[in-house]
Amino acid sequence: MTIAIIAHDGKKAEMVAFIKDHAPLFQQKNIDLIATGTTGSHLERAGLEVKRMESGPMGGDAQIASRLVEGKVDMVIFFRDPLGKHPHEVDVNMLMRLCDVHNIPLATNQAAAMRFVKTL
Ligand SMILES: O=C(CO)COP(=O)(O)O
Repeated sequence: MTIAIIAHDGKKAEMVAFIKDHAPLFQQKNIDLIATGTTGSHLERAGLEVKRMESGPMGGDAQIASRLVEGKVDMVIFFRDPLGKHPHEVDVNMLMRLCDVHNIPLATNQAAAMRFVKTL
């Protein structure tokens, strides 16, 4: 299965800690990770293999959305920063909408992500 990992800047530290805590699950052979650009760099530094898209503001969320529409993404973990302002909010909303359109599980905070990883 393919899991998309995304984190807004204000949540990247939280995301890295979360990923490190659950690294053995994310490193399983049957799991491929994709991520927006900067999030992906953080994941690589944490020792994970990940396919990196463009940075979010440059279209990375849109790339992930496109793959999702093609049936190539099975789960999205998106640590959103609800207190931040994002120039590409329209892309973020599109991605979340398409998760609903295509019935793809989407975790937008750590508590939800914790439950998701229990299914891996
Ligand atoms: O902005 C993002 C999600 O909307 C995340 O993008 P980066 O991982 O490139 O910072």
